Amino acid sequence: MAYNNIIVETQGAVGLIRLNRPKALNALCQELTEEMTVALDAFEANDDIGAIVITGSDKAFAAGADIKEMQSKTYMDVYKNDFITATWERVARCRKPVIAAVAGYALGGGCELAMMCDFILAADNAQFGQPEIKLGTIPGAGGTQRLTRFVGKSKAMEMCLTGRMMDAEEAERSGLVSRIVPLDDLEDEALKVAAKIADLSRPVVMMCKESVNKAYETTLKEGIMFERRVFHSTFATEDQKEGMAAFAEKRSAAFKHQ
Ligand SMILES: CC(C)=CC(=O)SCCNC(=O)CCNC(=O)[C@H](O)C(C)(C)COP(=O)(O)OP(=O)(O)OC[C@H]1O[C@@H](n2cnc3c(N)ncnc32)[C@H](O)[C@@H]1OP(=O)(O)O
Repeated sequence: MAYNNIIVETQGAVGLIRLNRPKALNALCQELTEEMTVALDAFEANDDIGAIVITGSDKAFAAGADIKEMQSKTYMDVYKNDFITATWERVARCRKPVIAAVAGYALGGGCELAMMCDFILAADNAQFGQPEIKLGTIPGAGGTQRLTRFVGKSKAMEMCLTGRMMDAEEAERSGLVSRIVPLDDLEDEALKVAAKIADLSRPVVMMCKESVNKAYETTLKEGIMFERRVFHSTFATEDQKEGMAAFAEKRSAAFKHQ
């Protein structure tokens, strides 16, 4: 498949999606989000891929949904086509781990896209924000919900109501990003972390991801019960036997992803 707005590569067991609309600061037009869906489908179907990295350019991860494409849409257009969530949610539905490597602007839909990933590595120049209010609208791909869960009500409310941007330091302090990396090292570091995850047992990694995500969607009691059941089910995998045998035998584990 030829892509017009993204570059898709594989590096060993890692799939890399680079948003590539530099003139529009990677604004997320319909075609780009559809291409991302195709790339994610392909990576999910590929047994050789164990983790995925989504990144942008040094200046912009993504400056949001494409305002020029969106500006003349009517209520009926957006309602009937379930505008934004229909294609975008593909990232959130991905069963394999997805890391967002964010440099520069991650605004509006760009911030929402990063938050749909499993964790965010931020370059020291990263800037996060939900500026939709300045356009006379509100976040529409999970911004009011996910940002609030990441950084708490007060900061999320301030950011959504004013459109203020948050720099990388503040984003790390508030729990939005897992770590800050120097800009020049961002992509290598994201690929290195993704490769480490891809070396681990794929089914167990997926179970772990499901279990952490459950924490967002249920009570503590039910989440702990869910975790217990999933933990028990890892004992049905060959990889749990291999992982524990390797520890006891003082050697590296050779997971078969079974
Ligand atoms: C509504 C929902 C659900 C979600 C959304 O995401 S709405 C969009 C939210 N994002 C924004 O409001 C950010 C818009 N962009 C900016 O404020 C600025 O571009 C900037 C602060 C990120 C960067 O400013 P800078 O002066 O460095 O660069 P510009 O000259 O403004 O931009 C370069 C080039 O990119 C085009 N651009 C930027 N963002 C978008 C966008 N979200 N949609 C479409 N196009 C965008 C910008 O128009 C310019 O292109 P032209 O020179 O051809 O006009």
